Amino acid sequence: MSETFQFTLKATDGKARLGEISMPRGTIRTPAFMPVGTVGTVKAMYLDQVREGGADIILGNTYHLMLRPGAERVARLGGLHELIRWPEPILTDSGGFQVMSLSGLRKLDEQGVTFKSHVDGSLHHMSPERSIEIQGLLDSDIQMQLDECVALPAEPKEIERAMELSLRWAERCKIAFGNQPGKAMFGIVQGGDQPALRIRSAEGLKQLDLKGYAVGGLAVGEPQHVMLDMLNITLPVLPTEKPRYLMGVGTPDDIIKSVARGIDMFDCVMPTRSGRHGLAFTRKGKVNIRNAKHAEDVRPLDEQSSCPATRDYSRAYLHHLVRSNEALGGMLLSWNNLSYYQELMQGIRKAIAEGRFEDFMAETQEAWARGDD
Ligand SMILES: CNc1nc2c(CC[C@H]3O[C@H](OC)[C@H](OC)[C@@H](OC)[C@@H]3OC)c3nc(N)[nH]c(=O)c3cc2[nH]1
Repeated sequence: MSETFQFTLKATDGKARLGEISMPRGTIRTPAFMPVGTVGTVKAMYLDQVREGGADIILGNTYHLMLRPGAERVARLGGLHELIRWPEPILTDSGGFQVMSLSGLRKLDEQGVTFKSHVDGSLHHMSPERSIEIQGLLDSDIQMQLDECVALPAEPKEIERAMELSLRWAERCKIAFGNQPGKAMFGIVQGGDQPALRIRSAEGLKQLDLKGYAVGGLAVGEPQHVMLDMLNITLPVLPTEKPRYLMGVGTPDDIIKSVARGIDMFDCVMPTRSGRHGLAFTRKGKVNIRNAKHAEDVRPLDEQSSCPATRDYSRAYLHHLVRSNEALGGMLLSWNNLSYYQELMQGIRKAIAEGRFEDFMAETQEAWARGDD
């Protein structure tokens, strides 16, 4: 742990990086997968399981929490860590993305966004300053700038407008965040699928000398090769001594290919949301436990796993639970999936440390391709 936010690059293997972020509330081993804790809970999981499964940090969602229970109320209750009993680091998104995707967006202008709550229809205005204030009230350790993320495909002019606005908002967020040594405010690179705009966004954010940089505006409907191309363009512009966070990504295949290009941090609802819908991630690829072929299969998902959900329950039982829409089905598969994602991150970190990341990547992708027997 460290009294200030410290990123240490421990090893590299090609463009893949092994690192550590030390903060007052704990140390984050990178490359890191950050489980999504939307409204103060990693859905269907106890946070002890999330920690034991290998997570060093979880996410909180500014948009949801500001609407319910309310940022000032969370502050009165001692902050998010106290409320949810997670003393380690928490990263919160700024809310911009959720406003665009979840709420009745009423207005977006230089000042910020005005929207109607999807909870009770009440009207809210969120400026860059208010987003940072809310994240402060939540006592968030890593705070994201307010930005405008454009879904792809989009007109280059529209992508440019949103990217320039986000750059101006980044500066306002940096001023609003001020000097908080034990915390960090990350900028978010925008620019869609336009190389020149990506470079301009990354260069502009680099001038602000922030503690970390997210790559946003991806995993919003574009094919994987477009996402990877944008990483190839963006990452060389960003400072190597600062962490890079690819927002909303992704599948195990997305993650391993993005680590190969220099990403340090990931978040995605994939392991938890798909777990609740009966999809299991394993060393041998995906298993759709709803499929009738599992109805009398007494094998567990993976007898070699250290995760009880993966090792101790038959596919037949998991199949029954999911088909019966029993809560335990989603709980066990979420547990399995988060454990597999953390096992993958642990394998990635070990491979980079030993200088054999390329081999690890090939072996892992081959095992996924061979599939589950
Ligand atoms: C899926 N592709 C995806 N997700 C992007 C998120 C949201 C991440 C957000 O995605 C869920 O919110 C909806 C999660 O809650 C369910 C949030 O966790 C708390 C998570 O916050 C980091 C982006 N957020 C911002 N601020 N800017 C982005 O450009 C951006 C791009 C994304 N692509």
